[in-house]
Amino acid sequence: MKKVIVAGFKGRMGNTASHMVIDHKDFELVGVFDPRATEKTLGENLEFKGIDVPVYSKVADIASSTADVWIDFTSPTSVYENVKFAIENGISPVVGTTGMTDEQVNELQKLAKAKKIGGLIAPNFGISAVLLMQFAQQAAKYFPNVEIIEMHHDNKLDAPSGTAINTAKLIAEVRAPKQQGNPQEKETLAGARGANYEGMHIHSVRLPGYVAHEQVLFGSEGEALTIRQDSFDRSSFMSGVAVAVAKVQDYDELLVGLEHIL
Ligand SMILES: NC(=O)C1=CN([C@@H]2O[C@H](COP(=O)(O)OP(=O)(O)OC[C@H]3O[C@@H](n4cnc5c(N)ncnc54)[C@H](OP(=O)(O)O)[C@@H]3O)[C@@H](O)[C@H]2O)C=CC1
Ligand SMILES: O=C(O)C1=N[C@H](C(=O)O)C[C@H](O)C1
Repeated sequence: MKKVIVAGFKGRMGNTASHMVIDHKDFELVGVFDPRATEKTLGENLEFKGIDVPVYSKVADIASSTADVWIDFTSPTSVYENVKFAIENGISPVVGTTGMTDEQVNELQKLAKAKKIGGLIAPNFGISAVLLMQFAQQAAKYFPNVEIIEMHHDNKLDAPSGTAINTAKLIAEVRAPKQQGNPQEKETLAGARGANYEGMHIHSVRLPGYVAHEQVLFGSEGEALTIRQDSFDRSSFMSGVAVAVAKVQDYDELLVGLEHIL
């Protein structure tokens, strides 16, 4: 049995992940954490009736022996400290939270290596998104002109999405930096061309009703290719999270990308 703690359990993803852990035959939910929690046990919430695991509202109250795995779906401003805490306390992090800087990820990787703790940061736990990123990387070898459009619900804090940034990074591995569009182009309204990652433009859409969606558009002489993925429901991320929880302790480093453990 993997003993699991869920950070951010009051949020959209943390709630879904808590249910997944409770329902999984090989996992045991041993605690949940969220700074705005006021209850003592999870079972005080009607939807978790009978699940009397402790609720933590301060990270310092979580003992190092509590859990094997720390699932983190929190916020861009808290994820670094949370994951650092988990690694320092011998708990393997499975991190879905986006918005960390490259420097923060590097530091956590160093720490995990020093402590020989296995962990995973996955910008996206959905298989459709993992495949989209791989297909896009493959296509970019032949179509170096590319723009990314990511579309999310309007409560999302970070832009561009972690998936869009990761897509751009994977494409940049196979594509020389390239300025796209007319060299003389001028934005008459600031931001019209979106963010710019090594010449690739990334556009972020935020709309109610959306969950998580991404399109990668390739254009060439007389032809175009569009790759698209849609996550219509947060349950779509859960099989990826479950694989990560099951396997993460087999490693002794902090990996980035679900594809590394599939
Ligand atoms: N990798 C993937 O496949 C996916 C990743 N995500 C990412 O997961 C993250 C969470 O998304 P979502 O669930 O929609 O966001 P929510 O805002 O719904 O949930 C985040 C929760 O974390 C809480 N929180 C804030 N600070 C801390 C902290 N220090 N410790 C523990 N909990 C904390 C928030 O509380 P409060 O509201 O009071 O701040 C909130 O309850 C985002 O970064 C999102 O991009 C989302 C979907 C899939
Ligand atoms: O905030 C979200 O919802 C999502 N965040 C992740 C991201 O930033 O890429 C993954 C997915 O797109 C959903």
